Amino acid sequence: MSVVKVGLLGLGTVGGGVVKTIRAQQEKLSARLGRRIEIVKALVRDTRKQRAVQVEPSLLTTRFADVLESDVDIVVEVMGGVEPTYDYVRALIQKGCHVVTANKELLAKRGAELVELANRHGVHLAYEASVAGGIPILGVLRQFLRTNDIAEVRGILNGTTNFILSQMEEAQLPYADVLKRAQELGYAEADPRADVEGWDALYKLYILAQLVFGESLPLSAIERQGIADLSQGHIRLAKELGYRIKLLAQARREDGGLHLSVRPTLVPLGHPLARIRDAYNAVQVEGSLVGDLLFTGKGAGELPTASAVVEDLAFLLTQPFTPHPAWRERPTAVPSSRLSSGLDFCFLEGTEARVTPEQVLLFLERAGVAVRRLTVQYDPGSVLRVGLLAAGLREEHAELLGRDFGLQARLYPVLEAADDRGAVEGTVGW
Ligand SMILES: NC(=O)C1=CN([C@@H]2O[C@H](COP(=O)(O)OP(=O)(O)OC[C@H]3O[C@@H](n4cnc5c(N)ncnc54)[C@H](OP(=O)(O)O)[C@@H]3O)[C@@H](O)[C@H]2O)C=CC1
Ligand SMILES: N[C@@H](CC=O)C(=O)O
Repeated sequence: MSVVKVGLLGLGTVGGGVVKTIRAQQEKLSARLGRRIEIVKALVRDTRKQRAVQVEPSLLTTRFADVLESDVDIVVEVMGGVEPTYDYVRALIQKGCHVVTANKELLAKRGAELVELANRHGVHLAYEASVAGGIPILGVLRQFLRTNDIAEVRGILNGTTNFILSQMEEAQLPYADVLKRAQELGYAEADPRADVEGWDALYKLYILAQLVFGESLPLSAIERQGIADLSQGHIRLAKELGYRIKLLAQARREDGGLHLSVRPTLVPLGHPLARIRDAYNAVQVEGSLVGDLLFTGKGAGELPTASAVVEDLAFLLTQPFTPHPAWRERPTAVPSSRLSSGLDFCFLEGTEARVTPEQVLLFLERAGVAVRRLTVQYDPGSVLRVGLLAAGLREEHAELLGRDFGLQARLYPVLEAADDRGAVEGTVGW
């Protein structure tokens, strides 16, 4: 049986998973491809490092030239980052090598050039693992939703932050402890700020927009807010009002323009996205013909991600090359009123608050803000926390509330109104 020579750039969490998967599924893969997959080189930073997967020491190298010169048919790029990765991938494509990558940052920052280069050299550039880990969403969008018009795609695209938010709520664990656990489990990026500050979800949303709309916004035009400021207080108060906070990525085509955002968003407890727990991801698409679709599965971790990488690898070995549609960018966003319910959640917190609920309500009423619901947590002598849902809230209101009443204020969008009783309630104990 002939052999497909595969090179790896990176042998960390995902690279290790790819090696394990190819070994475990070799028979099945060979039967499907009529060829054996053989890993011939793996680029790493440190060849002496203890690894989760054992490989022949002679396979490991710290020199990219060893991979380039080893006559590989396909390279799996799972080292991450943009530099020097972009230069390596470029050189491989120019040599006629197919590339499978899980690197969303690379794609979001240099994808347009790589797609164009791969087209020019007639090689596959496959990246199923770059969005939503093990969920085969890109293949579905590319192959099975081409006739539908899609105006909006939204989802939970980062496993680390979803794991953090779930564990903070369910196990009442502090943010820092859960983040550490996400790193131990291999969910987090090498620099976890990419996860918690919303960058990782933003890169994935950019890629999704390219597939769904045939264009995206420049990264700098995508609204982004991370989860690092969220506390158990936020989570508890949102829940009392009937919501769960999720880091939600949303892309909408509206009036010929695009709007993309990644923000912690209040999702009604009964909404399917509110039920996506731990490192699971979800992508929701509304097709003009098929209606509402929800895809869910593990969005991070060794084997779910390796599954997407190896499926890509096997797929491209059985498919003739077809050019990839060019990636385009539209320079500016159109403001969208339809991405949220028009309600916002305002979270107020302070140790020395100089205010009563009536004063807050009066202030907001005078400012033309319609408060729909309000909840308060206050043990005398400790921190005062207020959560309110209102229509017409703006950042400036939050700032004034903070300044005038000694409360720190933050605003978050609300996806849809939850079982809203329209009443101001829960002012007990203040
Ligand atoms: N972890 C996950 O759940 C998912 C990750 N991804 C993406 O997959 C990619 C890999 O992630 P992951 O496996 O978690 O990352 P790891 O940090 O676990 O692994 C990175 C690997 O790349 C090697 N490497 C990094 N930089 C260099 C360099 N400059 N030269 C040579 N080797 C280098 C490292 O070598 P050494 O081992 O010697 O340090 C390591 O083996 C990233 O793009 C990530 O965003 C995508 C989906 C899910
Ligand atoms: N750090 C990422 C890994 C997968 O893309 C995440 O947590 O989702």
